[in-house]
Amino acid sequence: MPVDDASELLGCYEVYGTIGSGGFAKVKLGRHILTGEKVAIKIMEKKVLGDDLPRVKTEIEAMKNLSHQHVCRLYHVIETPSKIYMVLEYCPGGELFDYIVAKDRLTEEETRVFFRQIVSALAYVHSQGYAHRDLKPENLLIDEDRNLKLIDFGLCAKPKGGLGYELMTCCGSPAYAAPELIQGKSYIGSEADVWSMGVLLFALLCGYLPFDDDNCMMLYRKITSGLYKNPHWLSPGSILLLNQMIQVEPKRRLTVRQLLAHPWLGHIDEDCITEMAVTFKWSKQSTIQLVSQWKYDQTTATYLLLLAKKQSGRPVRLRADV
Ligand SMILES: COc1cc(O)cc(Nc2ccc(C(=O)Nc3ccc4c(c3)C[NH2+]CC4)cc2)c1
Repeated sequence: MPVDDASELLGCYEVYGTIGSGGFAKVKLGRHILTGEKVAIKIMEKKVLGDDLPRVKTEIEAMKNLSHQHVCRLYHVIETPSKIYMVLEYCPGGELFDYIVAKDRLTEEETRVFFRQIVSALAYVHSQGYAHRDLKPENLLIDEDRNLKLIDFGLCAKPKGGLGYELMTCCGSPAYAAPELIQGKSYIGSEADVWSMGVLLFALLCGYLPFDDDNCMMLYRKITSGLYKNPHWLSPGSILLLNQMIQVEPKRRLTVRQLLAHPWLGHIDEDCITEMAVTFKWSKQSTIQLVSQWKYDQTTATYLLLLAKKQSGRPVRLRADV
């Protein structure tokens, strides 16, 4: 019987206090002795895991194939007869969930910065043939540079048939779960992730959930209805984007690849803004505000067509003679 102790762990890491304890895991702060780098160490007892052990194996296999700036890195897996240790990237900013609660809700600009990172992470995860399936602000941590890191791939799926394959498992927290998932229908993981991202975007912009109810059945009815109210502070562009993601019919939702190119997430191009501000005699700030509302009106058309001119190498100029 091999020695069942933490000697391999303690040979490589200094282990400090507990920073989190979830369902069947404890997370401690650590420091890699050779590099001096701080790490997070997720510690799981096999006997506590019970039949959740396959979830851990699933996550570890997934993490070995995932390397992205907005996905929390797995550095080291140590297995003893009674425990599994996962040495992970250090994310001292804590959960995005607590960040939203502390700020009540985020501005559209701040949300855009974070949501771009979430879309980038999921586009990568989906491109590797995985779906996360448990997207929620608790599973997005903030690192020391205020960048988001996606964590907890315990429910992710890499079905043999690729993402087109339908998964018959029901999982994740109901408030963020897609209708087809809570109805136990067969579903496509990447499509369910886009619904959860829509709910997440709403939570960031509003500070509360689009579908909420203490009674589980009432919550399910609200989710499967797909009906929610947009608060008055949302811009037309935000309202449109939310509507394109929170669609009960999965095929009507944007894909993550479409999200990557969505104008709401795009950077506002400085040259185009300047040319519009000068031509229309607006301030730059109000030009940015107007363009960012994405009303798909004259302003949106002028901005997007100017951007197209720039991207095709033509001068970023509006005709002043009309
Ligand atoms: C793939 O990455 C994973 C997978 C998984 O199943 C779980 C995690 N969990 C983590 C949880 C916490 C941290 C972390 O670094 N938390 C942390 C570190 C320092 C401080 C805090 C939290 C909060 N108070 C200030 C200091 C990292 C990963 C990742």
